[in-house]
Amino acid sequence: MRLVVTGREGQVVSSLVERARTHPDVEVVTLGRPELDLAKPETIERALVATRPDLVVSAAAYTAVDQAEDEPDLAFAVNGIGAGHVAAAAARIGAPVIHLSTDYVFDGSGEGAYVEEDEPAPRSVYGASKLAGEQAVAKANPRHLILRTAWVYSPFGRNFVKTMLRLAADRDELAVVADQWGNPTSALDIADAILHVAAMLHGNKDFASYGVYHLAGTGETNWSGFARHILDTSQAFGGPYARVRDIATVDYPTKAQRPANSRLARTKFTSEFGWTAPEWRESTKEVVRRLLIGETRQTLTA
Ligand SMILES: NC(=O)C1=CN([C@@H]2O[C@H](COP(=O)(O)OP(=O)(O)OC[C@H]3O[C@@H](n4cnc5c(N)ncnc54)[C@H](O)[C@@H]3O)[C@@H](O)[C@H]2O)C=CC1
Repeated sequence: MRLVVTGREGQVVSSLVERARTHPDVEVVTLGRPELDLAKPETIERALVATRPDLVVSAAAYTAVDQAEDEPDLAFAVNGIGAGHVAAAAARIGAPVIHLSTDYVFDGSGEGAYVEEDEPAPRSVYGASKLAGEQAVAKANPRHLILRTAWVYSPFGRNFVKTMLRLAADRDELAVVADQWGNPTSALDIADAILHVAAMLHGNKDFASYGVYHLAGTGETNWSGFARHILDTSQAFGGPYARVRDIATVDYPTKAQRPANSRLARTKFTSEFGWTAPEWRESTKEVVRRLLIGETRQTLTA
């Protein structure tokens, strides 16, 4: 099965490339700029047709949440219109599309974990642009799986785990917000889930489970709890450590508003596909270990 992924060096893209190495029947082709530029619709179909995918994974996105407040046109062009063109091109080729979306489509005012049927109400340009993408994908290709994920980290790219380890190398104490709740999710687990579903989808004309799903790490925490676990784990491995001081969102102003509660209920994905992500602490431990043993050490200082 040839799986074509949009993006070249993102967290999910890199994780898919790595995890697919243990699936001899899967070939992953990455497709990014300049051949495929989501901000340039004319590049999208041509690039996708040339790679002849069995399945398209739409993982590339404009992910700079705060910067998006200053660049709404670009964020919507990439995450909304661009994502729609990817799904449309897949439809023309006859391929299903697995599209990544975000917990930030919700406003965070809910009490429990969000289910797929809950009404989205994004509070940021990034969240709104990703919601536009979900709508465009669903309209362009009936054979779509929209996977909303959250709080993504990995040994690759930029993410919270790397930031905490980098800051802890220079400081004794880090102030981290304790009133935003969610599900830390390893991109390596996202890759495993995608490969699991891809195997169910491939060549199965009777596949009837298209739609929107929440896919996130098992368990929940807030950013400060996440930071503590990262740094305790790092200390146990002999890596950098800092104390974590709880602060409130109001004490850490950012351009984009973030949902206070963006916990995602994962039961639909589990019951439909028989796959559950590992507990977030376990997956975090593995990523911290990998970052500390140095295989990607140079990126910690980047
Ligand atoms: N990082 C996170 O915490 C979360 C991410 N997501 C979603 O998951 C997906 C994957 O996220 P990550 O791997 O963390 O993102 P990332 O920021 O690590 O990688 C994004 C990729 O998109 C590519 N890209 C950006 N603009 C492009 C353009 N105009 N044309 C072609 N490629 C372009 C980048 O080069 C990069 O390869 C995205 O759809 C994101 O919105 C959802 C929830 C949380």
